[in-house]
Amino acid sequence: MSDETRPLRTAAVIPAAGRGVRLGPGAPKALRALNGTPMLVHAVRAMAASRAVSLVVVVAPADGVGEVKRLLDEHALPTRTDYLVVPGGDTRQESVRLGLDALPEGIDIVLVHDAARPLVPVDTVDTVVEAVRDGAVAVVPALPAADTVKEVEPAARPGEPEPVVATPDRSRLRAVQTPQGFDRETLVNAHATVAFGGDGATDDAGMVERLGAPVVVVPGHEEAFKVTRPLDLVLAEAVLARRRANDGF
Ligand SMILES: Nc1ccn([C@@H]2O[C@H](COP(=O)(O)OP(=O)(O)OP(=O)(O)O)[C@@H](O)[C@H]2O)c(=O)n1
Ligand SMILES: C[C@](O)(CO)[C@H](O)COP(=O)(O)O
Repeated sequence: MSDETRPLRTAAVIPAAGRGVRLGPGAPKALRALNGTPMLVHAVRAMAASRAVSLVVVVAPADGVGEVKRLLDEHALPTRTDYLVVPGGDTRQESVRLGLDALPEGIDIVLVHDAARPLVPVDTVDTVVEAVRDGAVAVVPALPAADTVKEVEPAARPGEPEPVVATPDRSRLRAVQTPQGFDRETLVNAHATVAFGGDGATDDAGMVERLGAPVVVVPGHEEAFKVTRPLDLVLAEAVLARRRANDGF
């Protein structure tokens, strides 16, 4: 098959090497259980649930590669998907780059998905993939901002009142989720040239924006929230309980 007629192949990179400091003491966040199953396994299943995804690259804590491989072997995962586990770095950016380095030839579209967003529905994953297949080079799922957002002058010392600088027009704000989807070459180029965090990019799409490439937003989903603080674990367990009830278990 010539390169022009070959169907586009999609891989998902799952950065899962964070410690989960904001969640409090315990195992690395991705390995903590939700309804008895590690958060990472939920996230891997969420990516592999999409028929478009043929490879999942898990970026594990550097000292936890063996444990993550064992977890993936122990849990039932779709067999049409291949899995790779690679060690992560000290920052999310470094972990994503290490995941990108592990991608084989022949992958055209890359999803980057936080292990910390274990419950994203497959329809959201497919919407992102479709938008990239339709020609967008960078796609982010997002929701309208639920709260009014203030820009402040950060306090010099913790606890001090912070002067408000501006109130952005909420109707133009979106709260960004993952999986974010990319043309592979564009994302690899962004990771090779843009400093994450240093100039304000806190997500992969932000790095692509700094290249000057267009980024588009598609509808996200409220169940794609990030497990960051202890209350998020309560919400995640509640979502899973609702799914079990709806599935008749
Ligand atoms: N060095 C790092 C840091 C983060 N991540 C991953 O990036 C995702 C989003 O990060 P976040 O939710 O902030 O996770 P943590 O960095 O673990 O959280 P915290 O800041 O509370 O420690 C998570 O899946 C996390 O595992 C990673 O792969 N490598
Ligand atoms: C990538 C992300 O999930 C998009 O909302 C977010 O930027 C990750 O931020 P964190 O501070 O590393 O949790």
